[in-house]
Amino acid sequence: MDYDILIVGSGPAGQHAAWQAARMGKKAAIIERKPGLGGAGLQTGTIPSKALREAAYLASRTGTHGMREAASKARHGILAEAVRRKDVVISQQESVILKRLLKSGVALIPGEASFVDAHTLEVMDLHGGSSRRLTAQVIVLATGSRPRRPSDIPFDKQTVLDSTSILNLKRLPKSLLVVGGGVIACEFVSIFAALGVEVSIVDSHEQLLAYLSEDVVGVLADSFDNMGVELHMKEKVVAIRKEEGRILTLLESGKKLYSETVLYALGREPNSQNLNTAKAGLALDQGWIAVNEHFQSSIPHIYAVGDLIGWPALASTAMEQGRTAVLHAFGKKGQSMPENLPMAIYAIPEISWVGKTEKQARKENINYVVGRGYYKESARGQIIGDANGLVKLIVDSQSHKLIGAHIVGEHASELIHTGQLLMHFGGTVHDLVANVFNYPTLAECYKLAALDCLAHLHQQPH
Ligand SMILES: Cc1cc2nc3c(=O)[nH]c(=O)nc-3n(C[C@H](O)[C@H](O)[C@H](O)COP(=O)(O)OP(=O)(O)OC[C@H]3O[C@@H](n4cnc5c(N)ncnc54)[C@H](O)[C@@H]3O)c2cc1C
Ligand SMILES: NC(=O)c1ccc[n+]([C@@H]2O[C@H](COP(=O)([O-])OP(=O)(O)OC[C@H]3O[C@@H](n4cnc5c(N)ncnc54)[C@H](O)[C@@H]3O)[C@@H](O)[C@H]2O)c1
Repeated sequence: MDYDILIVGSGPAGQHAAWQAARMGKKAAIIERKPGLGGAGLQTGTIPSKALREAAYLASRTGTHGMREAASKARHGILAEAVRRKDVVISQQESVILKRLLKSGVALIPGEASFVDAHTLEVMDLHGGSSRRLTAQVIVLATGSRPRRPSDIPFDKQTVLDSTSILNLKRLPKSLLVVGGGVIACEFVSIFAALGVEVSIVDSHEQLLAYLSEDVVGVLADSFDNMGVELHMKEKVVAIRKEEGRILTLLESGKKLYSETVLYALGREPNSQNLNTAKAGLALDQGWIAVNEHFQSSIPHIYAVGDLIGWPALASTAMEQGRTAVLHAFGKKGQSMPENLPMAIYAIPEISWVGKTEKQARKENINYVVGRGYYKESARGQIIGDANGLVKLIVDSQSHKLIGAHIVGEHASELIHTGQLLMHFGGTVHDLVANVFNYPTLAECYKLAALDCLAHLHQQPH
């Protein structure tokens, strides 16, 4: 065999699989078809969108009405600066990843991989046209996903956009209509509304981010309202057409919406079409690869990780899946993914959560109480001027253990890890009350929420 392990794809899943294999002393290589390393995680998804969000957020904090009142020249300048900063972050992060992989001894092989048989990959050089065959004891598929682009939507990278092409806009449009009320939609609505673009959303659900609770999403909806975002809820898009320099979005209800640009953000599709999985005896499930809890496919030495296996389809979980798969492949059998995965939506404001929602707790017949700690009650919340932030805890009434934490407000994505670790170690609401938090901090809201939980627990019949 040429390698102990061949990994297809250099996104977060592939990188962390390769790094783990190298740390175990294995001869490892990553095959990547794109010129840049890092996949959607670094090049077209997570990092560029977060870098743009940061720039837009900072810009929106200047003046009472943020960027909406700024002259259009200033706003275009801010987009140019935001895009420049995003590109700098990508190249810096790419060099960190490259150094880490090369220092660990991971080989980087350019080209597109496809199966010849269950242990052999053909690697096609997409520029030169030449190819070579490589064999390995273990193969990890980490080829990720791409935006879902139905054929009847006239995508053109300039006016009808997906989450990749919107990152490369050269000038700010006057208006943007976002189709979808999911994560990508809420993040880009935040970015463009903060930059002063007239933004509207169409979503088929009654509420944005329909799986989250109303009180948490309500804070986001208020922020969107303040930024002038127009919501078209419980509406379905039936057609998108280009019409004389503008885009017409036609809704099932008969409404016609016109905008300069449209972002279509209705989910993603797996990158499996060129892998030739049938040659390895591997069946696809609508393009996705089914795996067991160790990330093994139906062929035991072929693993699949990251977006290619579907939910939760996050860079954060992809990294750990890559690591866990490699540990299993080389004999460390006790590894599994943690039960409670933190989630974060980098909207303005951020939303982050871990564990159960109230809806899930009710479905599982768990008796629970809810406690809330508001940012405005903490000195730090006042100092940073976030009056709407909220830490919401869900606590099991019998065991007093934390079963869910939901945060909306500044730094929610960082703050959530306190709740996550408490849940991991089976901690109770009393652990939060009995601990000292730095002062002034937003983390104190955990203690405020925990005290609120205690008050509700005391009110419950024994
Ligand atoms: C706009 C946006 C924002 C996001 N924000 C976040 C966030 O804030 N936090 C978060 O955790 N997640 C976020 N995500 C999700 C995250 O980007 C993905 O979950 C993550 O990148 C998946 O990692 P992966 O390694 O599975 O695949 P990818 O990152 O997609 O990488 C796959 C790689 O495989 C390569 N490849 C594919 N086929 C082949 C082949 N046959 N041969 C060789 N190479 C191949 C591709 O070129 C690509 O480089 C976001 C996604 C998007 C689109
Ligand atoms: N902060 C983050 O972690 C982050 C940010 C952006 C993207 N992502 C990842 O990217 C993925 C894709 O994001 P997204 O916003 O496109 O997906 P999403 O699943 O969050 O939202 C998509 C929305 O479109 C609807 N939808 C999906 N497929 C549809 C279809 N065929 N027809 C009609 N409606 C449909 C869904 O009901 C949902 O409301 C996410 O699942 C997530 O894993 C993560």
